[in-house]
Amino acid sequence: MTECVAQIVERTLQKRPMVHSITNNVTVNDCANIILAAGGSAIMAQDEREVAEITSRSDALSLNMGALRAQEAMLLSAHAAKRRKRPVILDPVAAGASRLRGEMCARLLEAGLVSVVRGNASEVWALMTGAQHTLGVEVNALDQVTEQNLSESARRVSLFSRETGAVVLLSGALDIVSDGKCTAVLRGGSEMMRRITGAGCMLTSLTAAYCGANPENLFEAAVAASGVMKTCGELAYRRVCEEMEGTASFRTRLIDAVSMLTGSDLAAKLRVQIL
Ligand SMILES: Nc1ncnc2c1ncn2[C@@H]1O[C@H](COP(=O)(O)OP(=O)(O)OP(=O)(O)O)[C@@H](O)[C@H]1O
Ligand SMILES: Cc1ncsc1CCO
Ligand SMILES: [Mg+2]
Repeated sequence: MTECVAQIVERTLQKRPMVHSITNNVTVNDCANIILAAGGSAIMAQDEREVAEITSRSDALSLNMGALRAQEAMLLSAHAAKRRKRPVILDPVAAGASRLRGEMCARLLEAGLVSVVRGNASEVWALMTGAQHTLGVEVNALDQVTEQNLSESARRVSLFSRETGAVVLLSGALDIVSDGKCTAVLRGGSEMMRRITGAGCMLTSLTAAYCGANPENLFEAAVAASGVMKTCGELAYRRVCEEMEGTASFRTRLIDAVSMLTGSDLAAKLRVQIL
């Protein structure tokens, strides 16, 4: 797995995948920058008159529900991606916070338009049960994956993957990645990742870049994205501690770390457990 993940990172730097994102206006710039840091190219477009064309020329599509608008554009793009066999990555931001968000995610999932779901625990559990788990974009503490509930959480993530046919990347203090057959757990990262907005959106964008360059290996690409973000979170945290800096610098250092990381750096640092 470690060797494969290192190759995914290197292949992304070589192939420069184009990622089309229809995303929120809060973290859009960080999403574009992390895609570039990983070696990809970014294009954000959401007018219905151009999205299908743009998706058709892209290597991956990222759909983020953060400040949900442009639903027709999302559907047009998702269908265009499916026709071209391009991966579609869904970030179900605050899926349990409103009916509109939950229904839009369900519509994409039920139509088989989603290749990878990347969300926090409250978002993934909300998609699975339809229940309202969180009012905002942040995880509800009661939903979080811990060492104590890890095996039950992993079982649920695997079940959700089989139900939807999508790879699922549930992030938090522990990340779980499953394709329904194989399930991986990644530890590490930094608590500071929760003190900036957009670490999750950036992880979704990174997943899209790695999937775009490695469409045959979506599970491994999602593990790569999780591993890179955990590793770079640690590197960025070390930098801000050394320099006595705060959260705004951490956000910059996180993108810096992704831009400097090679496949072999990742292979040396990656901590992944296959369940
Ligand atoms: N307590 C923690 N310790 C270490 N890493 C964490 C912790 N919480 C989150 N992370 C990491 O932060 C990144 C974002 O995950 P998170 O689950 O917080 O996304 P999110 O809730 O969708 O965030 P947002 O919507 O603000 O962008 C992931 O790489 C995850 O591994
Ligand atoms: C704060 C916020 N609101 C909608 S999207 C977003 C960014 C984190 O998901
Ligand atoms: Mg989020």
